[in-house]
Amino acid sequence: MTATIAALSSGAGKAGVAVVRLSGPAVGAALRQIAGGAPTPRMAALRRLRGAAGEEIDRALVLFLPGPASFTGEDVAEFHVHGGRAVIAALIDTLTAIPGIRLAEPGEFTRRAVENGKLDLTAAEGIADLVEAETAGQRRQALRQAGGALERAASAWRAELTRALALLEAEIDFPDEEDVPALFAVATATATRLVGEVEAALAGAARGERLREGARIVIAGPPNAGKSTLLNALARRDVAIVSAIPGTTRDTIEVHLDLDGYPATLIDTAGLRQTEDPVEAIGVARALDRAGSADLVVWLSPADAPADPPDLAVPLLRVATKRDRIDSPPQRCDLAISALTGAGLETLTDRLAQAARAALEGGEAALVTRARHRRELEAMAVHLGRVAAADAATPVEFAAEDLRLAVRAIGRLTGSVDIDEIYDVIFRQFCIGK
Ligand SMILES: Nc1nc2c(ncn2[C@@H]2O[C@H](COP(=O)(O)OP(=O)(O)OP(=O)(O)O)[C@@H](O)[C@H]2O)c(=O)[nH]1
Ligand SMILES: [K+]
Ligand SMILES: [Mg+2]
Repeated sequence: MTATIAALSSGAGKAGVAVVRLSGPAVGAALRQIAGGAPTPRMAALRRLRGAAGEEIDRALVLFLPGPASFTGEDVAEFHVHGGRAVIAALIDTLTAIPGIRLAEPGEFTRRAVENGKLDLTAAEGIADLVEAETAGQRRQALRQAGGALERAASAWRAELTRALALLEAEIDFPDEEDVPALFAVATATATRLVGEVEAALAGAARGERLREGARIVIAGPPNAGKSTLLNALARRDVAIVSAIPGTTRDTIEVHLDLDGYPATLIDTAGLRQTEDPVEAIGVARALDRAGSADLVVWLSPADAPADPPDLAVPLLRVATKRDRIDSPPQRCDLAISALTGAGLETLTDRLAQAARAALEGGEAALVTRARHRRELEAMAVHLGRVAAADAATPVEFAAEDLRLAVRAIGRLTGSVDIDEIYDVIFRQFCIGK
């Protein structure tokens, strides 16, 4: 029999209210044992919860959501208890002592929802992203995904491909030489159109994936330029060590920023110079590596000792810092700041927000938000491309096989091809209680 699973679904730690969720066939029995019976479905009821020895655990709001009209598709109960550690521990211990009830694994509630057809895999990923979302843009993107944006596109593609495939299979089973060209024309026309749609979805993939992860902005420059001082000023806390000794920073140091609703990772790096110190040399190599894959490099050099950046194939903003040290206007820069006095920092923040927007705009509307989606759609495009290019010399069986493989790629995307490995990889990234 399916196990009934229990977990704390709200955040860990003390809170006013904590929500413990229970899903599976033993929900009714559990409600009888600890809450004096199941409340009216979908109505909140105030109940005394009792432990195994009959002692009171807490007074709680209890919800009974009978399947299949529940999040998981199974019978579900929710206990809204006072959010103290001892209350939560007592309730979870009592629940898991009931036969057939165990602790949920990470992501197991959502996994059951997918397995019971309540959500497809891409919508489940949207829910995970919604929990992780740190900025308004990420929240909107996750909500679209959780609402089934990619799921709807995928199921429309699947329906069309299945129709084209059925025509070709009829031709294989009941060959009639005269029909072949007409059926082939339908299949190639469908494939051609869908390749276009899939490629349009893939075109937005970079932005979609980037919005989930945030724009990468790297601060680079000569040693002692004031890079770490700037990172601390923008982060508004002491993240990196600052000192008058050149070569202070070795490892890259990252902070997350919300730039006008666009998420960004700001990365401080080791000062660029030739060095005999092997550890510092590793830091310099890392700095160049990060700078090379950034959405924007802030090239920082002191106003009183301007330095030129190395050749980089990424957008660059030249910033002169330590503006407080010179009287004349700084040379060879796009803007000047002083991390010490705060002068120019607002303008710099605006420029960073512009860069993040340029890198991420459109990511909200992107259908593809993960490398996993991109891989499956790329596979689909390859197979459809072959069908689109088929001609009279192409055996019908070959075209049919490519259509079948394209449908399979959609199945892996949406989770309708039941592949445990895929499920394991995806749901392990969820938190417990989700
Ligand atoms: N006058 C002035 N001094 C600054 C300013 N920004 C940083 N400094 C000083 O410059 C020195 C070096 O600052 P850091 O932030 O450690 O420089 P860095 O570029 O991170 O140095 P490395 O990590 O060693 O490459 C420190 O003594 C800072 O106090 C500024 O805007 N004005
Ligand atoms: K330094
Ligand atoms: Mg530093």
